[in-house]
Amino acid sequence: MSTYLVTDAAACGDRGVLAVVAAAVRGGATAVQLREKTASARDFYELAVRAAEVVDGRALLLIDDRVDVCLAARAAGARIDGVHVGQSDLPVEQVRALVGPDAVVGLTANTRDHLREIAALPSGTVDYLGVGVIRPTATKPDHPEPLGIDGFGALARVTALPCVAIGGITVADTDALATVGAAGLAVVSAVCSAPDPEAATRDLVSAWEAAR
Ligand SMILES: Cc1ncc(COP(=O)(O)OP(=O)(O)O)c(N)n1
Ligand SMILES: Cc1nc(C(=O)O)sc1CCOP(=O)(O)O
Ligand SMILES: [Mg+2]
Repeated sequence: MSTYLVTDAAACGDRGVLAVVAAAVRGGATAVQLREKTASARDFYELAVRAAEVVDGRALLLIDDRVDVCLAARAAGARIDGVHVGQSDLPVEQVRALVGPDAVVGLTANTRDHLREIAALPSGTVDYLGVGVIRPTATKPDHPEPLGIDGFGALARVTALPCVAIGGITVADTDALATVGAAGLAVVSAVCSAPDPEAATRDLVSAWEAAR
């Protein structure tokens, strides 16, 4: 989870999502989440199958929101490691029941109430939390109130689950987020909008390794 790419087709531009995923994995990304908010089920499924070929087990490969896409791609033999869901997506206990005990399940949490609810779930329901936004970001126009680095740290301290920071993060945030307990950094623009996504990922990986 330490260097976690979340894709955005618009930010990837003409290069396409798969080229950016390939570059990020070459650069050392440890996790990739395919996030497609407007794709049809069929297009998302086909992207997932092709991304699994590109990633080829070198990073975790997760699907945002769409448990059906995750299950369908897995049923076709694609190596999809799991799903990331938010507070308005399917209930995470049902998600766990659908994907099975071996899949990775991530959940968004950004308030103490979320953490209280998560603490009450059966053990093994959730593998990690996505916690943000750290600062405002145009990538997610409906983002919640920014937490800042200290707000992130305050939440990360009161849960036993690994917390991945997300939202407006750049490589310059690595030290501070590692210091307050981040298990990793999730980025969209810092990699998808970079002129060289492989180099941008490598910079994040190096900064993380230096910080921890
Ligand atoms: C790693 C990570 N953290 C948080 C999110 C946000 O998920 P969600 O709240 O479901 O919002 P959308 O991404 O679906 O708009 C995430 N995708 N990944
Ligand atoms: C997909 C997503 N989820 C967020 C959350 O806080 O839950 S912020 C976000 C987008 C992050 O994009 P960027 O790295 O370009 O700021
Ligand atoms: Mg979601």
